Amino acid sequence: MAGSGSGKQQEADRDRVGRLPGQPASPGVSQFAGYVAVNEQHGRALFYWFFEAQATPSSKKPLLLWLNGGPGCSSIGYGAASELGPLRVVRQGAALEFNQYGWNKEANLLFLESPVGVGFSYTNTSSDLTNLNDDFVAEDAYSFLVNWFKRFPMYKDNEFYISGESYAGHYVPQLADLVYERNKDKKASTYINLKGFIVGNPITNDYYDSKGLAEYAWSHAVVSDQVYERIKRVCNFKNSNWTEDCNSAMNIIFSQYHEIDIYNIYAPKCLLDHTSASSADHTFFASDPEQFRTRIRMFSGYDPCYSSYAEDYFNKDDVQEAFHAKASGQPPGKWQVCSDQILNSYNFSVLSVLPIYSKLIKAGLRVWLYSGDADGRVPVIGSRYCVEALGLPIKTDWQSWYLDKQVAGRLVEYHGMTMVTVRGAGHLVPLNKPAQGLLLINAFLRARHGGAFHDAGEARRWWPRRRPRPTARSSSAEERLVVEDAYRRGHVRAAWPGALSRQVARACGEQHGFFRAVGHGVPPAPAAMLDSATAAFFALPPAEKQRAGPPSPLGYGCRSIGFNGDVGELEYLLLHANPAPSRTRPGPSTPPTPRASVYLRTSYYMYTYSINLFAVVNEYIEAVRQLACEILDLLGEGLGLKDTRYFSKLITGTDSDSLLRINHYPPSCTIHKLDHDDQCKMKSLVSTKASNGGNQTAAGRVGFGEHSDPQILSLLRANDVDGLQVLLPDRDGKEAWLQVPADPSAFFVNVGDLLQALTNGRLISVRHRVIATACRPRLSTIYFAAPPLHTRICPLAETITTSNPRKYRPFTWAEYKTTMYSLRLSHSRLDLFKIDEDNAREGKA
Ligand SMILES: C=C1C[C@]23C[C@@]1(O)CC[C@H]2[C@@]12CC[C@H](O)[C@@](C)(C(=O)O1)[C@H]2[C@@H]3C(=O)O
Ligand SMILES: O=C(O)CCC(=O)C(=O)O
Ligand SMILES: [Fe+2]
Repeated sequence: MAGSGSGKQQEADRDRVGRLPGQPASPGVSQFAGYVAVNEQHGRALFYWFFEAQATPSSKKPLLLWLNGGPGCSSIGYGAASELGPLRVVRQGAALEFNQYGWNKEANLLFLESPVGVGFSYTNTSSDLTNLNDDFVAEDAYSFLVNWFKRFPMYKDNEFYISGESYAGHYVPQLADLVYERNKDKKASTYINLKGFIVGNPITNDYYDSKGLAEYAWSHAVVSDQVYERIKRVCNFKNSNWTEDCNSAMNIIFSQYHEIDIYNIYAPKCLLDHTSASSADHTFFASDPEQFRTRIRMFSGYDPCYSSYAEDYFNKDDVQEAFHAKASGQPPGKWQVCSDQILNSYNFSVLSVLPIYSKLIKAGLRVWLYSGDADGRVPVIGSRYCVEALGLPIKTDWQSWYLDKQVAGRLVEYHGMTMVTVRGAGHLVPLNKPAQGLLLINAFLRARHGGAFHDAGEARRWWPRRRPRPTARSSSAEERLVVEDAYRRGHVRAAWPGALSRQVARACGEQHGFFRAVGHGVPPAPAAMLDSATAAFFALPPAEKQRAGPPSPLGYGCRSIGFNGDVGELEYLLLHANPAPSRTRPGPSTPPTPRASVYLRTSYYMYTYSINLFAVVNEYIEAVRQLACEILDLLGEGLGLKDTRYFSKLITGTDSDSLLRINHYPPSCTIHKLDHDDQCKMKSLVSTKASNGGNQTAAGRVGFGEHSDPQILSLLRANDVDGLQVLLPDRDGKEAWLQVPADPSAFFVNVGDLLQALTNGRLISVRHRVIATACRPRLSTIYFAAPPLHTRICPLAETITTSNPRKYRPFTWAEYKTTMYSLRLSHSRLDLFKIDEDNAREGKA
């Protein structure tokens, strides 16, 4: 694309690189290389190597900048020629080979040798080399980008991402921040279309990274318990200057890494003669403690073994010629893959880039961190501490991702960023696990499409396809809600006004009282915060949880639900969910007592364990209640009620009897079963065989026995662990249990007994159950929307017709509740309120 002819492109064309010495004749690679001035006065210029995306049209693909760390290491020597570029140096530097996992498959790929003094990048002002620090690097990289886009204006509108590894864990967010700040000055000429950044095994925060390094060495059997104990005793990593005691204790770790490759602890140690490599001897035993300290802190990442071929290759005359590396007019010195001079003179002044993460996450940039889990230098443990320190609510729990049906690593999605591990990869993920690396970068780049979490066409699985994020609450329910009729399991989007209400009514009626709502508009943060708090609650020691029980019926419950004969084992919290009394309403506002009583019984130890459950419950309840009201109004409309808000008004009073239930189903596979038995002192009948999903009873199983919900409407949200089943007629009209696939981003909405009665059976209170057979816990939160206790429940006139005569006698919710508590969970209790057909006809008359 860059060579397609317009006048503007001539400049770019001057940088076009034909076939490099030793490059295979095919496949063709569209590449450019050259210098971009960053400071005319000082004579500073940075060198780049650019590959157009292989996929056509490249113009549509994002532009990805890659930076290596060190400081002092070359993105051309490492990133391009050893890791993720399409051409890698092989055969002692004699040739290039095509890398089928090159990241330019999906992105236009820009490698930058930064800062000056690295690789071919140079300065004519020698003092620059001693003034290098993170700010300097970011400023020069920014100037580079502005000028590079002038040379390649055809990429200005492409989505732009910044990536890198190791010490680039500092460079990448800092450059992103600078771009973000400079973009505020909306000058079209310098605006950079930055969308996000991704970093691999990144140096992020000195404290967490050092703590992680020590813990990793101990937990991976690199050092003894005694050494680790000593490190814990003498090292305070919060202090950026390590004491001599700490230095010598840490020294023991580093000395072990003379034998074990710190960058990939399970890989064979590289035995190549390092003499040709500049940073060959990263000895940790320097006599000057300050220098020693500097070395350890700064030596951030590269073993010359990986890249000595690159030194052989890029020092060849014909290569430098073809590469436009001689264009500066001055003969470049020896090209080094890493410059010790830069490493030693670099001014390390920033201890943590986490504040930049917080800022840019808030600004809406896409932020990902990945980590090869076999790296001992910037280990996954430290990165986990860093990410946790950001305090972001979890969106999707720790789970596996896959390549060719094998676990390729783990991932956890937070609201604001994603962390991915790469199983068995070391510090240089794209080198160690090329296929996984490519899949990972594709997932990152495609995350914008919502359906990003699947592989790009190569029939490999990334992770479960997810639904688009809920859109803002301000849009109408018609636009937001997608109602899925569980029976057909197809998506139906409401296409015209009124369609949604009909659809909701159909789903709750003919299609059996149940649907899945996506794009529901409940903001993710309160839900995520509630989930974290409840997970923390269930993780408390049993005795502590018991203090909120036994359930009466509110509070904490553990072991079998219901009476003998009812089935299902779980632990749960049942809380009142009255709408908060309006602050503006005159008169005294009495706090809802049932909720307060649970609060009093739980507050002390929740406080002790810093579990602020009740602070997050209210916000969540408000949001779900609003959704419940919207759905009830749609139902009112769909059923053609005169007062379309009749149902929602029943649940909005401060005396509404609504509940919030949080169920925790322990893992039910053998390995975890005993824990749970112990926790609840259950006389367990748990079978460890998987459910056949058929008509078997769930007796003694971890789960929740068959029942219908007694209230008006239930809104259920659960984690990604399956288990919920609904009883629906199959194609032959026989009833069968249908497994409802887990979807943490959706609400499962079902009609309760009261709504069935109010609509004279037009809407159906679906029978459902949970059979949990997974090795991971299922966590579900259900909002049961109910009216005040005294509410009279009577089929509404609009729902009674000659063909559907009155079916239920009037009753109050209090009356219904009393009956229900005297009955088993599985009882079809609404039948007790049925009237016989003769009376029904009279009732209609
Ligand atoms: C065995 C019982 C538990 C239950 C009250 C009941 O007597 C029968 C209905 C059960 C149920 C099912 C849906 C909700 O989870 C619940 C809170 C409700 O309103 O009815 C529970 C009741 C409970 O756990 O208290
Ligand atoms: O926990 C679940 O997924 C469903 C539980 C349920 O049906 C209930 O609590 O009423
Ligand atoms: Fe239920």
